[in-house]
Amino acid sequence: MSDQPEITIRDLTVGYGREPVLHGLSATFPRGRMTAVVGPNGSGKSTLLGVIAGVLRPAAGSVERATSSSPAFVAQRSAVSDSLPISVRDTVSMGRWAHRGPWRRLTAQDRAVVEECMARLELLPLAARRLGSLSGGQRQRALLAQGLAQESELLLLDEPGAGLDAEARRLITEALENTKALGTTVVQVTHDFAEAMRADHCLVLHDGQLTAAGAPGDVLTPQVLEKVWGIRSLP
Ligand SMILES: Nc1ncnc2c1ncn2[C@@H]1O[C@H](COP(=O)(O)OP(=O)(O)OP(=O)(O)O)[C@@H](O)[C@H]1O
Repeated sequence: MSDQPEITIRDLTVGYGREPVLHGLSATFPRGRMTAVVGPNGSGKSTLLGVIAGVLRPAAGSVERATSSSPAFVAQRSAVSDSLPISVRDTVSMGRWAHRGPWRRLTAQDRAVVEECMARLELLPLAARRLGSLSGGQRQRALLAQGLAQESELLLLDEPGAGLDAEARRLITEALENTKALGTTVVQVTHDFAEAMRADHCLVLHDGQLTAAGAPGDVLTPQVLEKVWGIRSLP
């Protein structure tokens, strides 16, 4: 495991109103590795991801990054409206704006990255379809391809496999493994324990606090499962 953290969080407190959702949370995310963030509904996982992505401001504490590129953030719900007449290829191409700016023409290299990311998620047959006409799972793959196309040093994903069939989940797992192999730090929020067990590092959130952190096999112990989820063993 790389000793160097890509992200270091210190004493983070975040809330939406007066009540904090995360309370004095400190954690590190190893560089070039996959970290799974797990915890029950409402434990603060998406909030933590939003702070790392820079879309939420902490009330107190700090988030430090080792690298400077803006993170690629694949949120649970996309900001792209269904009514926009935007194709799957356009959606994935938007991932290159981080490099090119929205109004500059894509280079041949940009277009090659877009095609490659669509191919990895088996989106080429859907490339010309309107994003708004896709099924939930197809749309989720398109948004993930957009995140991959950004080629950021940090990829943040909020439940990328939620609601997807086994084949789509396999494609996503493979795509994330490939991305990690290229040196990207991947952080994914998940409710899928099998996915969490495949990660290099695991953070368990409970009621806005960090209950455990470390190798998944070391943190998803019967004691932690019982305390956090009220279950005795992994489902
Ligand atoms: N925009 C918001 N405004 C007010 N409260 C919010 C907002 N978003 C989340 N919360 C609250 O913050 C708490 C943590 O929510 P968060 O979405 O971070 O949890 P989560 O662990 O990602 O949950 P889930 O597994 O259900 O996605 C919850 O109590 C939630 O109601």
